[in-house]
Amino acid sequence: MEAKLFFQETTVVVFVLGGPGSGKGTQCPKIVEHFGFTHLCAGDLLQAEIESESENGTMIHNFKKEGKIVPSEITVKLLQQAMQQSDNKRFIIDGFPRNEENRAAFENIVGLESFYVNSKSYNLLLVKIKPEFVLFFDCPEEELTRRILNRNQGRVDDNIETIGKRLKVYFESTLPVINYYNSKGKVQKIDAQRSVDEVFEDVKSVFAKFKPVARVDSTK
Ligand SMILES: Nc1ncnc2c1ncn2[C@@H]1O[C@H](COP(=O)(O)OP(=O)(O)OP(=O)(O)O)[C@@H](O)[C@H]1O
Ligand SMILES: Nc1ccn([C@@H]2O[C@H](COP(=O)(O)O)[C@@H](O)[C@H]2O)c(=O)n1
Ligand SMILES: [Mg+2]
Repeated sequence: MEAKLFFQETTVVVFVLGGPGSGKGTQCPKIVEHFGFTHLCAGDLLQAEIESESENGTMIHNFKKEGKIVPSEITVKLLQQAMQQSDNKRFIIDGFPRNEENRAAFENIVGLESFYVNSKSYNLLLVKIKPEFVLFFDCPEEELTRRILNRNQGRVDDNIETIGKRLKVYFESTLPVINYYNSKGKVQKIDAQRSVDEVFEDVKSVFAKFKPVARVDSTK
């Protein structure tokens, strides 16, 4: 019998976690530029819902102001829509999963993947998307607070009262998720208390297995 060649397109997902102010939003655009990933920031997708005055906008705004985690069904739906609308197959998902509920909800997404048999395309394969790894920006609490108070981007949650609440949620709900992935050998921990460039040097090593995208030098 003739051997069949299977080629399955795989979706690569990397979760980017770390305390509020650890530098996720600073490093992710660099990963996009160097390694061709699409950056999906859960907090930004939720913020867009607030600004578009969608039916959940007010509720999301109140959760954000209190540093609370929005129900997973809302966040996962936004992430799923953004992934489906993208032509890319490589995603860095920033600020997600923030708690066990987020994690379980995402890991239950079943996606349709195309695959090929003898050059014919089929869209029948049901897959659950598992993160390739978790990029974890490790940074002490005092530095997180200092950075957020200096951020100056007009965020409703960048004030000393909400920062305390966000840090509590981070230690109580997000760290256990990081520990869960660590127990599975999936965490790439980066010392985030260094300069932006030094941190990115370590990030580059972690992403080394993904081919860097060709970059055009605009100065030439
Ligand atoms: N390595 C660094 N050294 C000093 N300042 C930094 C570093 N990385 C980021 N910052 C600054 O710290 C602030 C917070 O960074 P950033 O917005 O990237 O954090 P974040 O992890 O996305 O936070 P959040 O979870 O609140 O969205 C910004 O003002 C940013 O310019
Ligand atoms: N998975 C998530 C991510 C974010 N939120 C809410 O948005 C706030 C801001 O998030 P950043 O990642 O930009 O810091 C966050 O404090 C939560 O209120 C969420 O609910 N779930
Ligand atoms: Mg951010």
